[in-house]
Amino acid sequence: METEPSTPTPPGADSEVGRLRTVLLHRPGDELRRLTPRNSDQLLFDGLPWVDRAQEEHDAFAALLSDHGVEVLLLGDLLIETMQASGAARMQGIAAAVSARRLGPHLAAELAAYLRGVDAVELVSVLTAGMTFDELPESPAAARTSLVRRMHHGVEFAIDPLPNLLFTRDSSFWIGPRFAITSLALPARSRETSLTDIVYAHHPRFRGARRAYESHSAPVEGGDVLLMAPGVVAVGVGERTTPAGAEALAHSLFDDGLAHTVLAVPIEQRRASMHLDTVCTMVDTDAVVMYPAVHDTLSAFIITRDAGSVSGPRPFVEAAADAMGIGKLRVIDTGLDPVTAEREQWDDGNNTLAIAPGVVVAYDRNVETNRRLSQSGIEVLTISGSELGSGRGGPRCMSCPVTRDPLPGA
Ligand SMILES: NC(=O)NCCC[C@H](N)C(=O)O
Repeated sequence: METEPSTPTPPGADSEVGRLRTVLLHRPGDELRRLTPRNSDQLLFDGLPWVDRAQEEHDAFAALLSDHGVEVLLLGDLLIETMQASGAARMQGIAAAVSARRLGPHLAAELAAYLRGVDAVELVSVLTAGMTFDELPESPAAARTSLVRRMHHGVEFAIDPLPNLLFTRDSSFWIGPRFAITSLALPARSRETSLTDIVYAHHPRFRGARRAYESHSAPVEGGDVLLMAPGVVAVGVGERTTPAGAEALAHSLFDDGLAHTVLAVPIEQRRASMHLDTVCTMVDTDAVVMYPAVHDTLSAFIITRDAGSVSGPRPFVEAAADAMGIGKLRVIDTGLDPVTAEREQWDDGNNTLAIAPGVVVAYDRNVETNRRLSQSGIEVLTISGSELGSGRGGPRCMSCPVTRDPLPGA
């Protein structure tokens, strides 16, 4: 019997917790093999992951999501399909990766020409894992005449690797029916958005999808953006997202009718709390898990579309509950004692990914935090992140929800 092809649910998300239907992940690859003790700080890793094990952990994460009915898209696959389908995408990717500032005009032109001739798989490998000077295509003439080639050490990067692609949360996010390409703050990550941009612009799957936040000049990172409820967006402002970024995002969301209230939440400018989602994530329609050390101090400036003004700061939890139209935002705080809480915050205990209201994915190592969540009625599905966590990101950081069911009554 022939069955009608089912119409895929259109992409989009209006909350942190609506049932997750489709998610974008990046299976870590050779870009992680570029990390060394000398470059890991600059590349924003706190250790050198054992790559094969990191891939196994990531495969288990993807399998858990699939087993729970979530369609998993892998950025690497989408990039290859996009490059196969579109010459413009190839040109865009090459232009973003090959820097005449670093290589000089001659070597840059030569490398760009070489990359235009490689197949999509090879091109995506270079765009993600980068290329060292030793790996540049053979060119006896350039080897003789290029000062740039002669003076760079062979293990230096002609094209930088992007090990933080693993954290797909940060380089794009969906809000309502639209996607937003963010503006990443640090040089180690800034090229990532050229790749998400290419996928959304050229992959047939996203044909017709519209952009949010198009005039992105000031930094906004997806890890700072929490869709608290339909129309209510919290934006962390700290090490990454700047006040100018939060303001620009708020006005853009208002103009597009994608939000009525934006809560700008100051967070401490330090590595452990680089994004709002390192200290607070939503686990249910009315509940967050939060690092206890910020519980009493987290505040919010409130920007409202209708009032057209900025008010506050007020305690974040109260301001969020009011904006969401609920009496109280439940806070599950992770603290039994400050040392355990600090250790588990560092290991991304607060960085959960909700796959449905009250059902989250979390790292298994954060035993006390997970216990508190379970005691509060949250179903916790655990994954191992011993290697994945060395980049300082948990299940939320490693996932970009593409499609979530709207919340009932939204
Ligand atoms: N949303 C997140 O908190 N993402 C984690 C990003 C970790 C990455 N190594 C970074 O420093 O940007």
